Amino acid sequence: MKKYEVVAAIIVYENQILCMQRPKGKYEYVSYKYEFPGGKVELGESKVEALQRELQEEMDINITVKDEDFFMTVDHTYPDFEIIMHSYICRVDNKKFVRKEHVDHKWLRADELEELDWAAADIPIVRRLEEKNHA
Ligand SMILES: Nc1nc2c([nH]c(=O)n2[C@H]2C[C@H](O)[C@@H](COP(=O)(O)OP(=O)(O)OP(=O)(O)O)O2)c(=O)[nH]1
Repeated sequence: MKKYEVVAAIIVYENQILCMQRPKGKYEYVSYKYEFPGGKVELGESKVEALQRELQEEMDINITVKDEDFFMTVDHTYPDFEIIMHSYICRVDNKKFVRKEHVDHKWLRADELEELDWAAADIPIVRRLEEKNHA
């Protein structure tokens, strides 16, 4: 089974988190699911480089991500492939971005995240964000 290394950004503006809805794709189990923006790490790239590239490509967001912004890693096996996904907290000072690939987006508080239909791999991240919010 193919295994991909994926990076994802938890974009935070004040007390809101950016949730992006994927378009229809090859696999129904990730089509139209909400996710944290990002994508696959390419050969020769570091994780933060990959995340900065993906945010630029899919949203025109120019952001510096640092290793210390790391939040958590999730390993998830879908029916056709496995992903190991590293998430990073990215605080932003405005809500500007261009939605180039996603079909919808929502800015939600941590306690509202579970209302959405997330990609299965994202559930542990959503749960931990929820928990931290109560801490
Ligand atoms: N970016 C991102 N991908 C996620 C999340 N959750 C999740 O299961 N994924 C999956 C969906 C994709 O299979 C993979 C990310 O790769 P991608 O978005 O670059 O891939 P893709 O298959 O849409 O596109 P591509 O390889 O054809 O360019 O990880 C998430 O929160 N963010």
